[in-house]
Amino acid sequence: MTAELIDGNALAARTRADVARRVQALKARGVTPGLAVILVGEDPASQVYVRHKVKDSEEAGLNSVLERHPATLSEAELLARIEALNRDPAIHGILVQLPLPRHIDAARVIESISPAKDVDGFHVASAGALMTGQPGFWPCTPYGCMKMLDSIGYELRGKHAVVIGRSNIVGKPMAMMLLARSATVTICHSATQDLGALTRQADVVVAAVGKRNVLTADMVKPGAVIIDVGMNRNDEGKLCGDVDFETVRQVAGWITPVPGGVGPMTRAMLLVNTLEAAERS
Ligand SMILES: NC(=O)C1=CN([C@@H]2O[C@H](COP(=O)(O)OP(=O)(O)OC[C@H]3O[C@@H](n4cnc5c(N)ncnc54)[C@H](OP(=O)(O)O)[C@@H]3O)[C@@H](O)[C@H]2O)C=CC1
Ligand SMILES: Nc1nc(=O)c2c([nH]1)NC[C@@H]1CN(c3ccc(C(=O)N[C@@H](CCC(=O)O)C(=O)O)cc3)C=[N+]21
Ligand SMILES: [Mg+2]
Repeated sequence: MTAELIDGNALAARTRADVARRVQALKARGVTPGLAVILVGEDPASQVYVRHKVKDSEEAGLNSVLERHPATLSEAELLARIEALNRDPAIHGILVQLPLPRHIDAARVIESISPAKDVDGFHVASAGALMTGQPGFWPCTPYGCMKMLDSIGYELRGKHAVVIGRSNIVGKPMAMMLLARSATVTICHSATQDLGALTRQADVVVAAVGKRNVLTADMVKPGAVIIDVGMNRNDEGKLCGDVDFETVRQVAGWITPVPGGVGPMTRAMLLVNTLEAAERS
């Protein structure tokens, strides 16, 4: 048996095309969705990511503004920039690329973004809305994972979903989204004992750790759905996920690749959130 691939590139392309159509409809009403992307410092990976985000949004017809600041930017200066963007009616979404330089308190910066413009879904108000089932922006990575599950028509109700990782931007919101669909959810982390005993019971595994080969074939129930959020480099410098893809695909029912899986969907959901921020404005 070989797992079916859940093609993130193809689903992201369809999602972007749908966003582009809705952007045209909004423009006809005189509103162009505007996204501000703030990059502080020169981290090479972050530079690649933000360039991707700006290119994606321009291709979908959004207006994106990239603000680059030196790593020496003070926290007060950054907060002042966000305050100005919060008031700018042409800007509907604000994304501050993480990680930030160590002298800046990332939590404070995120909480300074207006929840109405929090298209990353990282604000405590967004997290609270997700947890309580109220309207608000969902973090793009777990939101994209949900869209991947929907794309295969997967019924989560009553299924056991195991999320590996408990970060505020991936693991915890992922668990909340699965729970909202009436999956039974287990959240694992670095102190979890016998991870394999838990994942072997799982109908769905979401791996969001940041370490290669966290999930191997012996840890997977035959036919399970495997969503790989991890972004790592192997010894040859090639991008790879948290899942031992070649062996796990022999056991799983569905699996997302890296690259070409969750990453492109994360970027597509940022466009969806920004469009919806503009539609609500
Ligand atoms: N595809 C995409 O669009 C995105 C990909 N990523 C990638 O996803 C991965 C996770 O990101 P993020 O959530 O920010 O990472 P964090 O480093 O914030 O969190 C990692 C989590 O993994 C847990 N963990 C660490 N080691 C183990 C282990 N051996 N077994 C079980 N759990 C473990 C940690 O546990 P503890 O809490 O106990 O420390 C923590 O909860 C990274 O590779 C990142 O690059 C992230 C965002 C977007
Ligand atoms: N405020 C903020 N919001 C984020 O959403 C955010 C962030 N900061 N900091 C960094 C992480 C990481 N992240 C990725 C998104 C897409 C890909 C992606 O598109 N990956 C491609 C490959 C890209 C490549 O070739 O390098 C893929 O998996 O196919 C990767 C990583 C968003 N993040
Ligand atoms: Mg982190």
